[in-house]
Amino acid sequence: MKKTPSPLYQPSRRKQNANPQLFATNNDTTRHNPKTNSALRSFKYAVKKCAAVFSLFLYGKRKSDSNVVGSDDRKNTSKIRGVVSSSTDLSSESNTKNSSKWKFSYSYASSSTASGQLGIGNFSFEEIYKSTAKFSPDNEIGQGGFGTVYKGKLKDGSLVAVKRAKKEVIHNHLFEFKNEIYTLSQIEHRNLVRLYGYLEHGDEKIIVVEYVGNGNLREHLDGIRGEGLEIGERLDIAIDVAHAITYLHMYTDNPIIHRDIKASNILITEKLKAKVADFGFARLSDDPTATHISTQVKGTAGYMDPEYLRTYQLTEKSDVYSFGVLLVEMMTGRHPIEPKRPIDERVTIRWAMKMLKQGDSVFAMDPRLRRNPASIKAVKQVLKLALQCVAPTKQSRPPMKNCAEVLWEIRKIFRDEAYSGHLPLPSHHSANFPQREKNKFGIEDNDSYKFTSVPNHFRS
Ligand SMILES: Nc1ncnc2c1ncn2[C@@H]1O[C@H](COP(=O)(O)OP(=O)(O)OP(=O)(O)O)[C@@H](O)[C@H]1O
Repeated sequence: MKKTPSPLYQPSRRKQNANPQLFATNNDTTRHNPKTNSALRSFKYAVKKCAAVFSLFLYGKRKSDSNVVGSDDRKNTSKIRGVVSSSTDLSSESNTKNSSKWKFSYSYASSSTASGQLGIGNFSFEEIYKSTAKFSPDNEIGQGGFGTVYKGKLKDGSLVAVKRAKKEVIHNHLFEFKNEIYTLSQIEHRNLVRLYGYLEHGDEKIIVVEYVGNGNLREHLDGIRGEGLEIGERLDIAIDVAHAITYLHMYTDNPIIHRDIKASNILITEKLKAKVADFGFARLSDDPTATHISTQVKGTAGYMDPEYLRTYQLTEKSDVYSFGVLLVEMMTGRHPIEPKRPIDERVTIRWAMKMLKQGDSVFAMDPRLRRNPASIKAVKQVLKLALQCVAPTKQSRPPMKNCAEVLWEIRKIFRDEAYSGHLPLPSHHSANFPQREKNKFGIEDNDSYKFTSVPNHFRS
């Protein structure tokens, strides 16, 4: 039996080193704060602003220093260049019971050489170059919007993922690149991909992150990875993702909106745990009382909140919308947009929600999933939750924390029912799992799971 984690994993709350201005432009961070601002908050905000200006000053100074070092000091040319490492640490009495003073500290990498770490990891270009066998195509594990991802093996044998920015796009994506680095460097959660280091070397901009070795969720849903995810495993993954997003929204002092929740950004471990990756589009809000951030529209087609597209106002509920799309994707197996389908099926959430409302949610169920009363019920309940997540307005969508709790309950009911029916819990790792046969649709099945009424449109 799988171990049951607590309903909401609550990682230790990290101190904030927030300095989003370092990576923000003036015109895309107009914040609105309808709530009352106490003098205390204004003061705190002002101190933060000063810290940001101070850090920008130091950053600029440091950059010019590193350029000089990079060109003059031959000894250091093999080292990492271009530091993006500055932070503020601000806490107040309102946050800590016993503290009676504002605590403010500023720190940045103190190396006088041209090294460029964020305080996490300490990689040289040579080390990374060697770890990927000179960026060998054999070690390539993925291609993203602004670069290639390689698998690297460090000297001590540990594995890392190396994200190497494409030279031709780095100029356009520099903001996202640094934003991703900055955001990742602050957060720590078992369902979020960890940042190990960042380096610049000449034109090269490289981030080194935790290697997650079992592909991404979309590959699993497409059946090109693993042995196919059963409903219990999909629920586990959905809960992991919900915990990760809840953490971003709630467990940091400044909410972080991911902005690009999608199946290819959910990486899967060997034990089928999910880790949310790719914070390139994430935007930090440095004012926890702000209700939204006005910003440029970014994200991936099919997952994007229509209200955000209309108003350009980004809130945590935009992630909730994308999460709803992801839930539908996980239950149906379909991509959010399937252009080759009949017209009424092209937008998967619309089609799935229509099926749900008609009482036909079983027909929307991924044909790869085994049918039994418990799994059919779980799919229906997840689709109901998804329906709330993709509500047209943000007020009607549940907070991420609630989504995690609802999913937790759905999983509990599923497990109870699966057991009470004496059905073995589906697990690809269980040695005791009964032999499955392929049914006439090429889907592995077992008598006890057999679904007799397969709709016509699954027969093709
Ligand atoms: N930390 C990692 N460990 C293992 N594989 C990874 C890791 N990060 C990314 N990958 C693989 O590389 C692929 C590309 O990742 P990347 O984040 O660069 O782009 P993307 O999110 O797929 O696309 P885009 O950046 O355009 O939104 C991922 O889909 C995944 O399969």
